This record gives sequence, structure tokens and C-alpha cells, in this order.
Amino acid sequence: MAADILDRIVAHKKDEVAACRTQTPLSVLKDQARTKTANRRSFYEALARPADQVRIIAEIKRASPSKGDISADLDPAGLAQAYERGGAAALSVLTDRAFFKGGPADLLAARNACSLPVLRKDFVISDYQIYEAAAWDADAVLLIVRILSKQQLSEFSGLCNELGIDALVEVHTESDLAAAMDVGAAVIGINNRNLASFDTDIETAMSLSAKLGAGQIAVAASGISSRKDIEQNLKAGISRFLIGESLVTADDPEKFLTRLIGG
Ligand SMILES: O=P(O)(O)OC[C@@H](O)[C@@H](O)c1c[nH]c2ccccc12
Repeated sequence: MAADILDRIVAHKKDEVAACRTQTPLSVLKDQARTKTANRRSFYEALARPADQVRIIAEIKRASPSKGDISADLDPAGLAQAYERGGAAALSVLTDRAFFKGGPADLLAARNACSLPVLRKDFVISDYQIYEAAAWDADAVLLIVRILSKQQLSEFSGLCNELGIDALVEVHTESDLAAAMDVGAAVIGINNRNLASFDTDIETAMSLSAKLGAGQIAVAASGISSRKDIEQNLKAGISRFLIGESLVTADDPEKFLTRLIGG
């Protein structure tokens, strides 16, 4: 059953984009996107430095297909501020409504409440969604290698550059990683979770990160829930993380984040 979830999500995204286009034509979105470039916060810089410290992208996620409701009525603004106080490098906000109960309003509320760069976390299958992200003031978008052709990956990376928005290129396998390297991805998210089966194995990022080139930033994503997980990754040379569920469900997300970062 889990195996076709990714296909369902992608099919849904295509319908969603088609519907959005009829409401807001691409030309209008393009104009909006171009007026936002001056407001951008650098997602890349936030992750690049300081090199010797743990850097965490803290996620705002209400629900997911694998877990159901996680924290369906969370307060995105309050959580963004707690994450910022706890030392987050950046935020990730789910903007998919159908499967994750998120939306653009969450992204806006979170970004307006803090000074951190914000990643639009969604299933990007069209350039339209990248213009949308830029128009909403997002600082970065997720590009999932598994759901894109080589040509789309290359086109979408180029468009991100053009719009001054960063891309977090998500991989799960060696061949995904090769495709990410081919487009010169600077920030590579290694998802420990297989998006089709939901199996999560935190060894995935540790073993794949060894294959990254110099100057590429590895971000271990999914299934990180303790300082012990972080320390294990640090030994493997990974010091950047994308963390959702364990932060969203923590009694005190600020304190928990501080503890994860250590030092
Ligand atoms: O909640 P977790 O296990 O800490 O995982 C966060 C993040 O990695 C996960 O939400 C994620 C990674 N890649 C995705 C792609 C789409 C949606 C969600 C994701």
C-alpha cells in the first residue's frame, strides 16, 4: 500500500498545479516572484557556517502520510520563534495540504515570525511551484531527485539560480546522488526514509555522505531523534540535519534543539 503513495502524491501535485494555474497565471506569479528577490535570506550560508558546529534545519510538519497526525494544530509562528531561540540554522515548512496538512499560510506565518531562511517543503514537479515559492518569499525549495527526470532536475536547478532561491536536492540512493552531482547541487539532503516504503534507516545518510564532493553540504534528513543520533552522524562526518517529528512533538522544542546541537 505504501508503495504507491509517492505516485499518488505526484499525481495529486499535477492536478493541484493545473488548478492553481487557472487561478494565478504563471505570468502573474513571475512578476510577484521577481519583486521578492531583495527580501531573500541565504539558506546556503545558514548551513555553510560555522563549519565546526552542528547546524539544524528545523521542520514545521503537522502530519505525514507515514505517521498520520503529528501535531495537527501546531502554531507555526510560535514554533518558528522557539526554533530560532533554540539555535536552528533554518526552517523547513511543509506546504502540501492534502498529505501533510500544511500550506503557504504556515510558511508565511513562520517566516514572518523569525529571521531564519525558510525552505518550502513540498513535492516540486513543475517550474510553477518554484515561482510560487519565490512569490511566497521562501528562501529555498526541495527538489526530490526520485520524482524528477534528469532534464527537470537540471531545468529546476537553473531556475532556482535565476530566481536567487537555494535548492535542497534530496537523494536516497547512489544513483540519485549521481544525478544531484550532475546538476552541481550545493546542498544535498540525504533522506534516511524511503519515500515509497517509509522505511527509515539512519545509516543511509552516513554511508552515502562519503560519496559527496568537496564543497557540497550533506544534510541528513529523517529519523533523527536524539543527541546520540547526532553524535553517530558526526563521527561519519555529517553535521547538518533536517529534523521534523522529534522537534514538533518535543515538550519544549527550544530546549530539545539546544540539546541536539550540543556544545
Ligand atoms: O520527521 P523526520 O523523521 O525528522 O523527517 C523530517 C524530514 O526529513 C521529512 O519530513 C522529509 C524528508 N523528505 C521529505 C520529502 C517530502 C516530505 C517530507 C520529507
